[in-house]
Amino acid sequence: MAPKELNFITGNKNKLLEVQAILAGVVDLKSQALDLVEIQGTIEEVTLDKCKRAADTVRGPVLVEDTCLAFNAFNGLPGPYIKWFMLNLGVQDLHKLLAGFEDKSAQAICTFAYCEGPGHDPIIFQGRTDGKIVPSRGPTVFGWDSSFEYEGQTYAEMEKSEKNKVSHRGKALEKLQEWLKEQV
Ligand SMILES: O=c1nc[nH]c2c1ncn2[C@H]1C[C@H](O)[C@@H](COP(=O)(O)OP(=O)(O)OP(=O)(O)O)O1
Ligand SMILES: [Mg+2]
Repeated sequence: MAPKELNFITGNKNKLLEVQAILAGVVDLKSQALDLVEIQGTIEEVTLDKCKRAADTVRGPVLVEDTCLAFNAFNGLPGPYIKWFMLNLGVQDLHKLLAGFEDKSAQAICTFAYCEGPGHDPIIFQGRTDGKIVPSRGPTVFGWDSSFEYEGQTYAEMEKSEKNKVSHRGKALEKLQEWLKEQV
């Protein structure tokens, strides 16, 4: 059975705005702001654990998402730890991490997990977008948007709707929507 509504658990306003825009008219979206503990591990381990914690906390069905920024020169790091780099380094200096490397390529990775409630196994929907890390260009409203260039434009320089069409989050939510259609 397709869930009638999704309860997206996130502490990040900007994520919520994008998810609301992408899923508008597709499914009813509720949201609760919780700052969940995030473990160390692979992208999937971090997201599955986050989903289980969220389901235990709200005692019901939940959707969560974890976003990674993976530098190819770093074999995928910072990956799920990008949040801590953003908090302590900031977007203006992010590109300097790659100063000693020719390869500036990176992947933005968005991993959603949906779980029916405590004790249920979460399902994962992942989207990836290839880009490159550049000195910040455009509004610095959302995380590392101004430092991630996709086909000549940083995410921050794009219209919101344009970003959502090509973004890691947009692609992951396409998979979620396909799954919802199959759950009749
Ligand atoms: O599309 C994006 N464009 C630019 N920056 C982004 C994007 N999506 C997440 N971000 C930032 C937020 C945080 O610094 C890190 C991910 O960490 P992440 O744990 O997934 O997010 P969070 O803790 O802010 O919210 P949540 O409560 O859903 O875990 O990358
Ligand atoms: Mg987080």
